[in-house]
Amino acid sequence: MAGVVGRLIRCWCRRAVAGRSRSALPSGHPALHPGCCSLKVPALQLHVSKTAMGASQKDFENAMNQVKLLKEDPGNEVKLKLYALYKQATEGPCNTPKPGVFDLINKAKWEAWNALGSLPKETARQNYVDLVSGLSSSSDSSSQAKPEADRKQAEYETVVMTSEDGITKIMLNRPAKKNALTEQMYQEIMLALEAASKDDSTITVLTGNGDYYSSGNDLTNFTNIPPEGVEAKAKNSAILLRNFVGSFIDFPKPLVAVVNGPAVGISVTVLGLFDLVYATDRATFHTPFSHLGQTPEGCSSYTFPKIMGPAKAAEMLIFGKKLTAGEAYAQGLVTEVFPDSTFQKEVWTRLKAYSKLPQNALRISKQIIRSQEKEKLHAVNAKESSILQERWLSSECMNAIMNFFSQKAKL
Ligand SMILES: CCCCCCCCCCC/C=C/C(=O)SCCNC(=O)CCNC(=O)[C@H](O)C(C)(C)COP(=O)(O)OP(=O)(O)OC[C@H]1O[C@@H](n2cnc3c(N)ncnc32)[C@H](O)[C@@H]1OP(=O)(O)O
Repeated sequence: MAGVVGRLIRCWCRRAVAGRSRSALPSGHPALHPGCCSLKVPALQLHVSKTAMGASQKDFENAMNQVKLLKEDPGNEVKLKLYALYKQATEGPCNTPKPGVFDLINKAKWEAWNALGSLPKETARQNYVDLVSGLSSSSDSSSQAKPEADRKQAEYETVVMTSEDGITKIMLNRPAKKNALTEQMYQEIMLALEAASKDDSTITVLTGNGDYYSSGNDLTNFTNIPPEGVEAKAKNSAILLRNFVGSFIDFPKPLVAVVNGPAVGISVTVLGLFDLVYATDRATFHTPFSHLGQTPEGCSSYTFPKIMGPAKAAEMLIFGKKLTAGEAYAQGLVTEVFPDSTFQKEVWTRLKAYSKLPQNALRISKQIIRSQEKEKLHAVNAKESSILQERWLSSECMNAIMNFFSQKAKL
């Protein structure tokens, strides 16, 4: 732990240090989906179709609709190819600047498209149509093979994603570290949310493994400073934060937090973007931003005053008051509190009943409620992220982080 403190001191006192940059994600990172990524972008070897004159626009549009009807997840590489071919067919060769190193999702999208080089639009269109027709025929033949309950979800390293009974569950899976959120975990939660938004489940649940829901941002995130220096780190982290919170703002299905224990920081603030928050009576809700030299995020600077009134919001977000589950319920942040002994049983019985409700009615009802403020929420998210980008460079923030690790070092 002392090494961490040393690294922090070196990094933040000199403000630009060639730190040991941890590869953000291991190679072979799982779970691609139309918009997402792995660090290893597969070589997109495409044949030039026999009828290189290209499919008609009608065929192309039909193929696009066909993709939405696929019963089987075609797998990561195929979805990335579909994304790249679609862009090439509609916009031609890649014409946008390469995203930053931490913006993994947009970087993989960019690389897949860029890999197509100057492939003509007509050829890209034909390849898209060919690819989809191949998928459709194989999907029809194999989809009966897997009953829904057995369908495995994508493999992640820091979260466990399962789907059955109409519910997709995303479980934070770093119990030894109180489910503290590493940069990889932020990315994997975004990937999982994207996959959940497109699967055939009705409801999506976020919960924690172990005795904590989540202890918020993993403070070691402050230690792996890339060669580009601390300002670049803060800039990329602000992008990561904005994308992460944006995934919750835009999530289209009913989103439920099953708060299985204490929750800290960002795991508390994004609760204002959930549709239901069920908590065990063991849970606590703590947002120690000022103690950490930081400021509110997760749109809480807007949602919390709306939910609980400005005074109670200030007590939490400015002064860091930790709430019990009962207090969080009384202040409107939590929908219902359950005795810990019956929490899981009661909550899952309830959610299974909800998941039998008409899927589209649930989704459209959520949309009506949330769409009225979506633009405002994205603006708040952008503001909070840019303010935090500055705060992370402040001595107040660095001293607070060093104190955390120094205390650990003493143990
Ligand atoms: C340049 C910036 C980079 C940021 C990149 C991401 C961008 C998004 C940022 C979003 C902004 C979010 C802000 C927040 O979430 S602020 C809140 C941050 N969280 C905390 O401050 C909590 C810190 N942890 C604690 O106070 C205690 O651990 C806790 C009260 C949670 C539990 O205490 P307890 O004594 O019960 O257990 P331990 O402390 O022994 O914990 C067990 C081990 O887990 C490690 N741990 C726990 N929480 C964290 C954490 N948040 N970060 C890192 N490590 C954590 C703890 O150190 C123990 O590890 P060891 O067993 O190895 O000692």
